[in-house]
This record gives sequence, C-alpha cells and structure tokens, in this order.
Amino acid sequence: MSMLNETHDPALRSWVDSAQREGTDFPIQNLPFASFRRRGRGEGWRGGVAIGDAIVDLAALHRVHPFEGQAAEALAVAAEPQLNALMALGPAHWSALRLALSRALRTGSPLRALVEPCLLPQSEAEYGLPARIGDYTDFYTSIHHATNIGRLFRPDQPLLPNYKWVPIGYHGRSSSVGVSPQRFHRPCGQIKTPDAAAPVLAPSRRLDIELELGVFIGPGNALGEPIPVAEAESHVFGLVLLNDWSARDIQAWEYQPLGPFLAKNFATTVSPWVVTLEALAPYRVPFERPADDPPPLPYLDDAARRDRAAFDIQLTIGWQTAQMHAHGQPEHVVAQTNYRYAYWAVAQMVAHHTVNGCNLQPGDLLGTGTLSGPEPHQAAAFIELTAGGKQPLTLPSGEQRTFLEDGDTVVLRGWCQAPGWARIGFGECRGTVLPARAPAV
Ligand SMILES: O=C(O)/C=C/C(=O)CC(=O)CC(=O)O
Ligand SMILES: [Ca+2]
Ligand SMILES: [Mg+2]
Repeated sequence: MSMLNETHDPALRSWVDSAQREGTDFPIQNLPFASFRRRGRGEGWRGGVAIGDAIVDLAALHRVHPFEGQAAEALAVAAEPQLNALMALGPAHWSALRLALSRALRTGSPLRALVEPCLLPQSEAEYGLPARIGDYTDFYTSIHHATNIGRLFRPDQPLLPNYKWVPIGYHGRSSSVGVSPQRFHRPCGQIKTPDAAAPVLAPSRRLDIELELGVFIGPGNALGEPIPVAEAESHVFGLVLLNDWSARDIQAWEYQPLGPFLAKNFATTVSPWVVTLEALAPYRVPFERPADDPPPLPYLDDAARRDRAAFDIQLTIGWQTAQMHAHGQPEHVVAQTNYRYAYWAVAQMVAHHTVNGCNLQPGDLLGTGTLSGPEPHQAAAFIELTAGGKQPLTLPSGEQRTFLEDGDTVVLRGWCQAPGWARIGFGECRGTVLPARAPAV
C-alpha cells in the first residue's frame, strides 16, 4: 500500500491542462476525494476527485460505467453523498480506483471522451463534510506543542511524565466539525481571571487556533479487537487539514482534571479534500526519536516501518483581518511547520486508540494535535506564537494581534514538495470568527 507505483510517476501528464499548472495542489499524482455539489442549483451531494482546477463528478462518471472490477465497485460507492462506504472498502479498492482514474485522466487516454463530460469547475462547487463523522478524537502528538503549552498552563511541570509513553488524546465532539470555509460565533463560557474571586460567563477573549492534520478512518475494527500497529495504516483512508479552534481562557479554567471540554467543541474546521495515504507515499520519511528517549512499548512499535512511518508535509498558518479582507489583502503567513516533527505517528494513534478493544468506524476522525515544530516560528497555535498573549504579531495592515478578533479569518495550507516528485497539496482550511451571541443568563 505504501509502495510507489505508476500513479506516482512525476512524468505523468493529464489532458486536463490546469493539472500541469505550476504550483497546483492537484496534479494527476494527487487525486484527492471530497463530497461536493454545485452551488445554488439544488443538486445533491456526491463524491468528487480533484484534478487541476476541476472536479471529476464521480456520480456522473459512475453512470457511464467506465471501469471494471474493484475500481468499478469503489466508484459505485464513491458516487454516494458522503464517502463512508468508500472508506469502508479498504486499500485494495482505493488503490484500484486511483489507478483507474489516473489512467483515465492521462494524456492520450482512450477514456477521455467518456470522462471529459463529467468534469466541473471547482469555482462552481461547494463542499460538504467528506464523511458522516461518528466520532472525533483529538491527539496531542507534537512534543513541542505539549512542552510549549504545558509551560504556559503548568510552569512547574510542562511535559507530564506519561508523554513519552502514551499517545495522549481526548474524545472530541463530532457534531460541531464543519468543512472549510466555516463561519462560527465566538463562544461564551466560564472565564476566571487570576485576580477574580469567581468566574463569569462571557465571550472568550483568548480565542485561538490549532493547526493539525485530520485522519479519516477507513475500515473499522470489531468491538474488542485491537488493530495491530503493523496493520494500522490499512485502516486509514487519508488526511485533511484541521483547525481545532480553542478558547484558551475557557480552557484554563475548565480543563482540570478531565481535559478540554467546552473550550474546544464549539467548532472544528476540516479542509474538504481528503488526500489518500497512497498519494502521500513519495513523502514518507523516517520516524525519528531522540536516542535517549524510551522506545515505544511493543504494541506501538512497528520496527519494519520505522523508516517511513512519518510524513514530510509542509504546513502554514495565514491570518487575515476584516480590514485586510476589505482592502483585498490576502492572508499573511504567521507560522510554518511540518508534520514530520510529530512524536507519535498515524499508525501509533490508531493502534493506541484500539488497544483496549475500542472500535473505530469508517469516517471516524482523528486529530493529530497541534503540529508545532522545534523552532519558535514553527508554533502551530497563537498562544505559543505570542508567548501566551504577551508578544503581539504585527500584520501587513499594521494591525496587531495576539488572539482572534471578530471578523478575522484563518487559512491553513498544507503541501508536500521535493525535487523529482509531483507536488501533493491539501488545498485550504479556512474559517472566520463572527461576533459572540449574547451570553445565556
Ligand atoms: O497541555 C494542555 O493542558 C492542553 C493541551 C491542549 O490544548 C489539548 C489539545 O487540543 C491537543 C493538541 O491539539 O495538541
Ligand atoms: Ca487540538
Ligand atoms: Mg475543536
């Protein structure tokens, strides 16, 4: 599954011209999946695959029956409004559909006449959640984030003693996961400032982001049957960008002893395009640990895949205020990081989540946790970037920010790029903060 094959060949060209455009996120080597429809036409949702600036409408493609065997079986369910049934099929079907699509979209393909009428411009599309998300779990896999934020919340003991042994996570909430571009109201909650005797119910004043990747689960496991780490990646359909918006003032007061609750479940934004693990194969990198750290327990240690368990995915955070938007100024990149710095890999999250027999289901979403890197400019949340809100960032408009103001937009981007390989992009994950509604009394 992680092997390279003809679909990764950097020399492949598509008859869709925009797939060759310099810097496109969606060359023929990517082929990510989304749930989409055209805006304002009363159409139903269905699966789509990105190619350049276009979408292959998988429901329209299914109607012309261009493929056979496993590719045809996968296409039939990829045409559904959400991708749960495709996710449930597993790697052999995903791979067959990817290969069939790759061949159909190549320059000179005899299927061009059949496929071309199924293309729609992305500019006319709106996106739905890729899957019905039964459960959403958020991990904490960046040791740099854990140390930085731990220092702010617990100066005496930033990194808790379990960190290097347990892939820490908490159960999030799926009902408020939305797709980019998401707009949500600033949350209200209990806030207690250090000098106040009692908390008040008020709109958050320390509204933050968390740049993460989201992992969409493919085939699940039966209740009571753990997924071995060596098989874990065959239960992963693909990755998206994820913004785990976080109200730090609510969090600081509520989080002990059971962890985040209302500080993080008012909105979580994912990008629409799910990039498959197969598309990411050229960007696998060794999973690295400092030599004197404890080796993972055997159920978390897949020695045979250590040389390729991590992914080289470049990630950025862009900030655009309402004023910048009004003046046509694009978002300003305030941080850049990479998924390769994570302390726990995708396979370890899956193995750990199921080690007690907990059952994952197709379409479940795992967050990697905030993906801060080792350098200060690689911090993946504003609380880290601004030294706990003490050192404001200055944006090109001259405005200063520590946490989010009403009308601010945050744009996460991700992509893989290396000499000799096609760029594999994630598109964008965009969200905008609306003013708080009056707090309940
Ligand atoms: O260290 C803490 O107490 C708080 C951590 C978080 O903010 C939790 C979280 O969402 C995990 C993450 O994104 O890495
Ligand atoms: Ca998080
Ligand atoms: Mg969240």
